Amino acid sequence: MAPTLPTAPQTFQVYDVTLRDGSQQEGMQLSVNDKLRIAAYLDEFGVGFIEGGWPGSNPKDSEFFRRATSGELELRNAELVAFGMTRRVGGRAADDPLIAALRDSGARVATLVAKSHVGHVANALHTTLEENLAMLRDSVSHLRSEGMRVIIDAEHFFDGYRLDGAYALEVVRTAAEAGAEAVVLCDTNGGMLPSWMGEVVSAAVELGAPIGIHCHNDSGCAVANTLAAVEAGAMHVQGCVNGYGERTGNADIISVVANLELKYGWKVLPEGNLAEATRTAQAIAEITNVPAGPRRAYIGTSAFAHKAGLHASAIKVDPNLYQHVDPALVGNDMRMLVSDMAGRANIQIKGEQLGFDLSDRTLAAELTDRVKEKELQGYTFDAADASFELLMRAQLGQLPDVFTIKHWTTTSFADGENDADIVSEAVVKLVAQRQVQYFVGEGNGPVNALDMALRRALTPVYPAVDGYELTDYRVRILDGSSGTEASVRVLIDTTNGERTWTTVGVGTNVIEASWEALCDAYRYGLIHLLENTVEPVGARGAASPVDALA
Ligand SMILES: CC(=O)SCCNC(=O)CCNC(=O)[C@H](O)C(C)(C)COP(=O)(O)OP(=O)(O)OC[C@H]1O[C@@H](n2cnc3c(N)ncnc32)[C@H](O)[C@@H]1OP(=O)(O)O
Ligand SMILES: CC(=O)C(=O)O
Repeated sequence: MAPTLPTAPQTFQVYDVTLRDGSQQEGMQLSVNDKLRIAAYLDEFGVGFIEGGWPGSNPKDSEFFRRATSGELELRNAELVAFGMTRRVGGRAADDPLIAALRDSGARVATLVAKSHVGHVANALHTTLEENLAMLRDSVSHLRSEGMRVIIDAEHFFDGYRLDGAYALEVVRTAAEAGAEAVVLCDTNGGMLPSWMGEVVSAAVELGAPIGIHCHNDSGCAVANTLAAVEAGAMHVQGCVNGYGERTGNADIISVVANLELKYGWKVLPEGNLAEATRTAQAIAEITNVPAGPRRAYIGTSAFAHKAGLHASAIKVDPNLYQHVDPALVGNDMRMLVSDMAGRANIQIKGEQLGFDLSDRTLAAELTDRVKEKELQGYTFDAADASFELLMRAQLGQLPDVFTIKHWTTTSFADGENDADIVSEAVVKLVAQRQVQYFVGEGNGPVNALDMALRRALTPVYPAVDGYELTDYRVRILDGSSGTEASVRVLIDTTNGERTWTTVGVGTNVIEASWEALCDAYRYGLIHLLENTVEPVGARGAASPVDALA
């Protein structure tokens, strides 16, 4: 039975708080340039409001508003919002320096955080309930009289409602009467549950005020709570890209809008923009330097990745059997993972994605068995696509002989008089394009020395190798209980500037495992270089320049 879907209100506001609450996240440090770039992405994505920060609270945020409103940020979809708080206890909004900073920020919209919890009024503001209402009324009226649109964030609204519901609602009424265009109920401590939202939000909606929602994720329910509030009548949603924010974060604004558009069937972004969700989230993660996380709903790299054999066999018939929406709707892709949980279908789909014909069931079954054997030894192919491709090519008899290692060795020794200066040397002998290459490399460790020697040996034959860069190197001990006898897995990320690939090696020591992953990294890069492809292609049996070398 299809669920009953809520009807969209006449006006609906999508309000992003990445630049303010998002930057309250531990470890998040944004420069003014970062903030300007993020704002441009948010605007392009199509949110209605971008809360830029708190002018007057620190020089960076003041500078952001100065630059954003003097031509450096051209917004096509969004309104820039300046965040602040109601005037200080006992003062006048007209004389309050932080209110003045909002007024002078150049933004046309101000959002003020106001207390709505009697305990916070008494213990954080140290004032009376009446004075808190007066602060709210005075601040909203003043900014309205200065021509600004005003939104109120009612801090700790849900906890406050539980303690003294009448007062919390009085805050909503006062804000709306003073001219706030939305009163946003904040689950500041993030402890609400979806089933608790409806009654509280409905009570505020019944006052006739336009109600918004701002949820933190401390109970793991921020997106669900946001949707529950929308179902109870909220017409304004707040959240951060990638769920950034104070402590465990805010509602993920992209999950919220994707749910509104794809599950409720509402239009809350400009037409077609939802398909930019993945690109937007990833671009912003690059700027913040705080990764989006592969398992983020809708936009994560794992959001539509399939590992289990049973899933893959059904997906071969119809991808929708194992996905809740078409990944293309949010600009994401379906990915097929190869591991010891794979069945023939995973391998066949993955092979097809890489441009190989694995329709032969026996061949696919043999390759599946080979993958499982290797995974038992410690290899992990879902994290190392490039090594999987090499394994598949070998199984298909399509692994070009770009180079053959004849001999390798590495030693480390103390250099000079200072025993602390340990230097590593490596020797690599290989045959590439029928030429014997014998080179020595030196490095700050044995793996680095091996990389140098291998690179030197390959460069005369394949000069492009010089442009390869190892960007990440991860070591994992596979059987910790065996101490130094344990086997080791190494994953290496390599880039040629255009694309990055990952290879894996396993051995009883880290040098052996690294060497295998290194050789795979160069081999994979060279095969694709010689095939002259950016994405892997080369159907079974197809003629390619590599065939000449095989
Ligand atoms: C729930 C949220 O996340 S809201 C966003 C919170 N963000 C931030 O706090 C980041 C930016 N904040 C700051 O840079 C500083 O806290 C400032 C500039 C705003 C204020 O700094 P200070 O003047 O040094 O005060 P401090 O931060 O110690 O204390 C806050 C003061 O504001 C008062 N206050 C708190 N909320 C409000 C409010 N809604 N309205 C009016 N006053 C308030 C407090 O009672 C306290 O008053 P006091 O100075 O008389 O003790
Ligand atoms: C205003 C805000 O960020 C909060 O109450 O969580």
